[in-house]
Amino acid sequence: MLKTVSCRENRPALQHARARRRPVCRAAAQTPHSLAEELQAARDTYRSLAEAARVETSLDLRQTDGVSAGLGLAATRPHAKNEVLMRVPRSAAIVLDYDRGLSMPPARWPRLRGGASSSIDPLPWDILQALALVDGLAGDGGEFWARYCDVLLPAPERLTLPMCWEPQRLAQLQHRDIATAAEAQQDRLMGLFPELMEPLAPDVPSWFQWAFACVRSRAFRAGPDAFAFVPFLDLANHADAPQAVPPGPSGASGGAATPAPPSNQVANADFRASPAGAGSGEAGAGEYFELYALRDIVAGEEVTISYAGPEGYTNQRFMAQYGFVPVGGNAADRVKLELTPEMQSAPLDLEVLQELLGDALFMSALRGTDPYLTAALKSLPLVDGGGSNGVKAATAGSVRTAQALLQQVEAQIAEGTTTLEADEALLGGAEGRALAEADPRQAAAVAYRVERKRLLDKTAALLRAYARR
Ligand SMILES: C[S@@+](CC[C@H](N)C(=O)[O-])C[C@H]1O[C@@H](n2cnc3c(N)ncnc32)[C@H](O)[C@@H]1O
Repeated sequence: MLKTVSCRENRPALQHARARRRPVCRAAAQTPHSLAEELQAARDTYRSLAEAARVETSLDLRQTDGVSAGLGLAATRPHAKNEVLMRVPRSAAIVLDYDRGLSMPPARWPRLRGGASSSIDPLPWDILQALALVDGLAGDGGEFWARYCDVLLPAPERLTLPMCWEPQRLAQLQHRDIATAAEAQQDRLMGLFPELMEPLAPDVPSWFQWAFACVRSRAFRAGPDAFAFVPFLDLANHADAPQAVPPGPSGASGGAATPAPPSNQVANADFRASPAGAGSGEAGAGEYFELYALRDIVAGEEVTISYAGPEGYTNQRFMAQYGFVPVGGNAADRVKLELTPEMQSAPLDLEVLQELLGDALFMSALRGTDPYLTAALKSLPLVDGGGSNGVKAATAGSVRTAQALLQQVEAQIAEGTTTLEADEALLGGAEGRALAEADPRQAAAVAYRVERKRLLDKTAALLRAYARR
C-alpha cells in the first residue's frame, strides 16, 4: 500500500535541483552557435552515460528534422533486420513491477520510496515514476540520473504536452475538450503534491508537471503489470507502425496507384524486455531492455518505434500524451460526434457516399492513403446499403442525420479563432522551422489545430454533399 508523501522536507533539495539545471527560458536567447554547443553537450553526455551504464549501442544522438521532435536516435552503421540496436541493462532503468516490486539503481530515491511504501492510498505507477524523476533531478537517485535528467530530458519550458501549459497556451489549441482534460490532469497533480506544483517561472510548469509529462511521454509497459523508464531507449521518436501503413502501388482495382509513404514515416524498430529471470544472480541482474530492427536500416537513418501500435491513436491522444500530432493526416483520428438514437437508426449509406466521392477517392479512403478522408468516414455512422443498380438515393432519415451531424461539425469548426490558411502559413518554410525552434509549444499547438481543422473541414464537406442528396 502506498501513501502520499509530504514534500515539505524535499524543498531544499528541489531548489538545489533547480540550480543545477540549465536556466529556464534559455531558448529565446539562444544563438545557433549555442544550440550547436548544447547538442554537442547532449551527445557527449549520452555517450559517457551509456558507457557508465554498460549500454551496448550502435546508435548515436542527433537533432531530428521533424516539427519540434527534438532529439532522436540514428544508426551509426548499417543493420540487418532483427539485429539488436541498443541493449540497456535492467539495472540502469527505473522499473515498477507490481509482481516483483521496485527496481532502480542503488541510491536514496526518497520520494519514490516514500510514495511506494505508503499505507493509505496506492499511488498509480505514473505518479511513482514521476516522483522517481524528481528524485533523479534532485540528485537523490545518484549521479547518473542527475545528469540524465539535467541534460537528456527536455527542459520544462520546451515541453509540448498540454498538461504542462497555462490557460493562454491551452487556448492556442482552439479545442475546449483537450484543454479541459489538461486542466483536470493539472488539478490531479495539484491534489496529490501541491508542494511540488509551484511553476518555475511565469509560463513554465512545475518540476512535478515536468516529471509527470516525461513519464507519460517516455515510459512504457514492460510486462503485464510492469512499467519502465528506460534511459536511452526513451530517446526513440515515433513513426507509424508498419502494419498501420497503407499499401503502396499494387495495381489493385479501383483507382490510381498511390506512392508508398517515405520510409522515415514508418517505424523501423521496436523494443522488448528480456524474459524475467533471464539473467543470473540477484533479481534483475543480467536482464535488459532492447531496441531491435524491424527491417534493414542504413547508416545515418533515424531509428523510430511506434508509440501507438497498428490501431493508432487519435490526434487528441497523441497531443495529450506525447505533445505532437502526426503531420499530414492520421487515419486513426476521429471527429467527436454525439449520436442520438434517431441518428443511429438512420445512418449514412456507404454506397451513396461512394457515389458522391467517386471510385478513386472512395478507394483511397478505404486504403487510408487519404488519411483525412479515412478519418472523416470512420467518424460517421455508416451502413452498407447493399448493391444497387443506377444512382442510389439517400433515405430522408439519413439526410436528416447528415444535416444534424453537419451542425455539430460546424460548431466545432467555429471553435477556431484563426483560419486554417493563417495557421498553415505559421508552420510553413523557414519561418515555421524558426517557430519550432524558438517556441516548440506554440508550434505544437498550431500543428494540432491545423490537423484538426483539416479533418473537420473534410468531414463537413462530406456531410454537406450528403445532405444535398
Ligand atoms: C520518447 S521521447 C523521444 C525523444 C525526444 N524527441 C527528445 O528530444 O528527447 C517522446 C517525445 O519526442 C517527441 N516526438 C517523438 N516522435 C515525434 C514525432 N514523430 N513528431 C514530433 N515529435 C515527436 C515528442 O515531444 C514526444 O513527447
